[in-house]
Amino acid sequence: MADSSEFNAELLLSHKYPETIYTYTERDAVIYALGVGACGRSAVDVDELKLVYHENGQQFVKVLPTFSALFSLKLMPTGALDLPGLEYDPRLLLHGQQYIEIYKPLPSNGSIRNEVSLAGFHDKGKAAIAEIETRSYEKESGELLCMNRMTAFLRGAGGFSKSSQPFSYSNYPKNQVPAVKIPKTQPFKVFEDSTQPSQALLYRLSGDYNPLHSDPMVAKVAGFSRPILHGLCTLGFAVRAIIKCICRGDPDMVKNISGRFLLHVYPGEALITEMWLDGTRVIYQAKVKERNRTVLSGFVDLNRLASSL
Ligand SMILES: CCC/C=C/C(=O)SCCNC(=O)CCNC(=O)[C@H](O)C(C)(C)COP(=O)([O-])OP(=O)([O-])OC[C@H]1O[C@@H](n2cnc3c(N)ncnc32)[C@H](O)[C@@H]1OP(=O)([O-])[O-]
Repeated sequence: MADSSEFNAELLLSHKYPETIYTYTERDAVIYALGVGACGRSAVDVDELKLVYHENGQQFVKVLPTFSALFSLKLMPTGALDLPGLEYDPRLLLHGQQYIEIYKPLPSNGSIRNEVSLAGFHDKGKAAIAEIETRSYEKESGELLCMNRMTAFLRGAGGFSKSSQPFSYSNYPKNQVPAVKIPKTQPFKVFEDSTQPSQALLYRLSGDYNPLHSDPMVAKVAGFSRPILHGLCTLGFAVRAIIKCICRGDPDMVKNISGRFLLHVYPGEALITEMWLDGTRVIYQAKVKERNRTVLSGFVDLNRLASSL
C-alpha cells in the first residue's frame, strides 16, 4: 500500500501529456483484425473477410471500432504510464476498463493526432485507478474521429489519501458510463470463439509490447502462472462477436463501447460472448469456457439496428 507522503495530487493533476501522432496503413488494420481473431473460425466468412481483404484493394478494408484504442499506444511504450506525483510498480498495472466513442467510421489508413489528458484518478485502498482520455483527430481534416478512455488498475498503489475521504477526481459526468446489469433472461445471441495459444504474441504486433503478455518471468512477478492476454484483445474478440451476430458484420454501426475487465484470460482459452438487446444498446459479457468465469462485461451502443434482426 502506498504512503500518503508519496502522493502529490497537484503534480499529478497539473501534468500535461504531450500530443502524439499515430500513423497507420491498411496492413496495420488487417494485422489488428487478425490479432482479435477475425476469420479465425473460417477464412471465407463473408462478415469478417472484409476486415482483412477486399477484392477492390486494401484501401477498402473495413476497420474495427476497437482499433481506435491503439491510437494512444505511444503513451505507454513498455506498459508503464507516466503519472508524476505517484509512486507505483508498473509491473502490477492491469487494464481495468475501456470506454470508446466513435464519431465517424475509422478510415482504412490515416494519420491521427491525439490529445491526451487525465480524466480521473481514485484511491481504492488496495489499488489506485487512473483514467486516461485520448481525443483523436484526423490530422489532415482536423475532424474529431473518436475518444478513448482507458482505466488502469494500479495494484498496491492505493491507500495514499491524506484525509478520511478517499481521494477521487473525475472530470466527466458519472452517468456517461453506467454500470451494466446483466439480465437474468436467456441471451439474445451467444457466440463462441477460441483464442490461440499464440494470440497475445500475434496481438502484440499491433504495438502493445508490454512483456506481461509474452514473458513468462514478467507474468510470474505480476502474479500469473503464464503470460496473459491483452485486455484490448479480449475486448476486440467480444466486440467483433457483437458486430457479427447483431450488426450483420457492419462495424460502422457501432457508436459507443464500454468494457470492464473482470478477470485475466490465458491465450488458448475459449471465449463465449453472451449478448442481450435493450433498444439500440447491446449488453454483453464474455466468459472463459474452460474456467466458466466471466472475464469482461459491458455495453455497445449502436447507431441503428440491422433491418434483418
Ligand atoms: C492499461 C494498459 C496496459 C494493459 C494491460 C493489460 O491488458 S492487463 C490484462 C487485462 N486486464 C485484466 O486481466 C484485469 C482483470 N481484472 C482483474 O483481475 C480484477 O478485476 C482487478 C484486479 C482489476 C480488480 O479486482 P479486485 O478484486 O482487486 O477489485 P474489487 O472487486 O475488490 O474492487 C476494488 C475497487 O476497484 C473497482 N474495480 C474493480 N474492478 C475494476 C476494474 N476492472 N476496473 C476499474 N475499477 C475496478 C471496484 O469498483 C472497487 O471500487 P469501489 O466500488 O469499492 O469504489
